[in-house]
Amino acid sequence: MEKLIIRGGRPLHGHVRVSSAKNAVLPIIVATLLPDSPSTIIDAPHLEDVKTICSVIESLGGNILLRDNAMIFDTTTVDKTEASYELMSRMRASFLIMGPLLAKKRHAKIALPGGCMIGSRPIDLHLKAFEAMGAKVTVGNGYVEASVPEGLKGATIYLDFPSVGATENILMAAAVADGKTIIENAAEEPEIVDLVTFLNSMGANIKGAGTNVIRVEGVKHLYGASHTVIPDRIEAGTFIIAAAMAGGDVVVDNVLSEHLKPLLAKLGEAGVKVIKDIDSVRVISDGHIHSTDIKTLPYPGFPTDLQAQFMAMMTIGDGTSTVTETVFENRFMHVGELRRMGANIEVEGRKAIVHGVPFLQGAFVRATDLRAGAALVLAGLAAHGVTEVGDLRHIDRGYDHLVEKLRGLGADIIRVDKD
Ligand SMILES: CC(=O)N[C@H]1[C@@H](OP(=O)(O)OP(=O)(O)OC[C@H]2O[C@@H](n3ccc(=O)[nH]c3=O)[C@H](O)[C@@H]2O)O[C@H](CO)[C@@H](O)[C@@H]1O
Ligand SMILES: C=C(OP(=O)(O)O)C(=O)O
Repeated sequence: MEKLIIRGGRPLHGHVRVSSAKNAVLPIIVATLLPDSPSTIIDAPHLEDVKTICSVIESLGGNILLRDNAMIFDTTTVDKTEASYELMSRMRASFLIMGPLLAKKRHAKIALPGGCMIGSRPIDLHLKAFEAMGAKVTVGNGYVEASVPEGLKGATIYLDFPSVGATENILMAAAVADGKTIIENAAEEPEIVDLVTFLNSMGANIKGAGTNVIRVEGVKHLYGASHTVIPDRIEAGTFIIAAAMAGGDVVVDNVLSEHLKPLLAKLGEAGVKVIKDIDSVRVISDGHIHSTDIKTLPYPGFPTDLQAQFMAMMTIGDGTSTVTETVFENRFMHVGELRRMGANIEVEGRKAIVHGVPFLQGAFVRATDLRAGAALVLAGLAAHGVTEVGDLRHIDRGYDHLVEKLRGLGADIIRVDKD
């Protein structure tokens, strides 16, 4: 078991480059199941989640070739339509293969992804949509099995909640379904837009991505294309908050600041100086933070994937702030760990009330999920003394070379074998 050892209290300086977005590259890799010829993804991030989704593609019979900074996906050899619990339990995004498999193979049998720390995360919206498109869906013995012998038909689908995953699954199914699909109350996240850019570059006919109504005119075939994935707005936000909390002068490169409007607005309220450039954001901070409230919402609201990191920053605010989580029902696992570092946080249902303390103290803490782990690293960078963060598998899912990038900014952080 490995851990991070962080000696806090060092301001951060210099440049850090953000990698391609985890939450965009995962559906895009899944979408390579759709075309009739190989596709190439340039500069995919080095993440455990990327390895997992590649294992899923290979388990279905696909081939992946690595050449310099390109990954070439040849899925013309895919001959299986079943995905095991072993693969599904590692990462929920694997469930996105259902749409492409139904569209291309007219059958899919996939282990239920299972609950996870941040909420129950059902898949009812995905399944209702496939049923509306003509699939027969059964759930039993821990598996979802769906088949559509006549092929998927376009449909009008209203999502009860603008689910990112359901929107992506439906888009991939609808791209090659027979007829027109309209997704109402669709998710508007930048990762949806990037997926649609890739699908359209392969020959799909999709309009409205980035709004809450997306129209898909099904086509018979898609052809492989090459794609460079958008920068990771959550990784960018994590570095921006790191600089704000630890203090210093940091330029975060490869950032699309229009994807980070809510965070940048809130940093302004928190008294942090943020200077936007074409594809970078500079953060100048003396480490003093004004307490300010946030409420997570689907895009373009404040992202739930930055809630834990923002809460870590509020623990050293100069007053009281409230952090309201509306997207997931159990995304406060980091509270207990932050308290171990001296944070003063009360939880009332979906609201955390954070009373700022003058400083955090280093402690041994565990990453309970991906962003909770990131929040603890940030807390450690700003804390007095030594912080040790365990359960790194969560952090490895979604941060590409985190330790090296933070060391490049002058942080005192190392990764060691626990023994
Ligand atoms: C790989 C990936 O892109 N993950 C992101 C994606 O997750 P994911 O796609 O799983 O998130 P969703 O947008 O689907 O989930 C949002 C809410 O909708 C609920 N829901 C979802 C589907 C469904 O069928 N029924 C249902 O009730 C969920 O339980 C949750 O409470 O969007 C989340 C919300 O921005 C982010 O936190 C995740 O980082
Ligand atoms: C919750 C996240 O990812 P996933 O949906 O893959 O669990 C995340 O990226 O913060």
